[in-house]
Amino acid sequence: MQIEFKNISHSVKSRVIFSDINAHVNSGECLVVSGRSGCGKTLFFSIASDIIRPDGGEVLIDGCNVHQMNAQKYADFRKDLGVVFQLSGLISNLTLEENFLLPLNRHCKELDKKEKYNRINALAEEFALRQYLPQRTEMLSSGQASLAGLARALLLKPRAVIWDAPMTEIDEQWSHYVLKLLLKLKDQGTTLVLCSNRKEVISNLADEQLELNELFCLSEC
Ligand SMILES: Nc1ncnc2c1ncn2[C@@H]1O[C@H](COP(=O)(O)OP(=O)(O)OP(=O)(O)O)[C@@H](O)[C@H]1O
Repeated sequence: MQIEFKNISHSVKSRVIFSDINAHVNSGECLVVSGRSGCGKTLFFSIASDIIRPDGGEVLIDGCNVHQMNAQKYADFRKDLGVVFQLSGLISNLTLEENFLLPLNRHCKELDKKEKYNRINALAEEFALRQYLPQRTEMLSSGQASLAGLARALLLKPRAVIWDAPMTEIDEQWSHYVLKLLLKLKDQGTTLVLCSNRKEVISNLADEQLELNELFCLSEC
């Protein structure tokens, strides 16, 4: 999936956070969005994953403006996009299994029950979460919740993964594993957009980098 951010501008409560931002990332490449705390990385993540719409500019997916897609194309885009939130975004009063079933039931109606559970069990196994499947996700540690957030995004075999603050809550061993996994996903043609200042993320994964610091300073100073 090719993702292009064209002349993105956005303000929060009359304060300009972004003005005329341009960036793009191709299939199998990684865009790392970095910058000081409060400069707008999460806001950029929200725009990239179409959780909020920018005041100005366009997000183009394979050349097509997200906001001009017809219903079917938009549904395909949502299915192709794995979104991983900084604080996991799991629904705490559902079990982990129920959390994993939600995107599968919504986007993969063609899969039968057995195939859905095969995917769930394989990813739960991969991230050492299998024993937690029947438990409510409030039982997970923050590191486990982060891994579960990643697993949930990967369930749909997305063509692109957008992750806000990857590895923040994950221990060193798992970070190493996840880094290798992200490299493998890139090799398989998955597009990555990672909002992160972490050196190991930038040095190992970034093909394109967007530094938001200066823009923040321009609007603030
Ligand atoms: N809903 C909101 N209401 C008011 N201000 C907001 C809102 N969302 C974001 N902001 C402001 O927009 C700016 C960018 O916030 P954002 O969370 O994107 O920063 P960040 O770079 O992700 O920070 P961090 O690295 O600390 O997570 C901040 O100054 C924040 O106060």
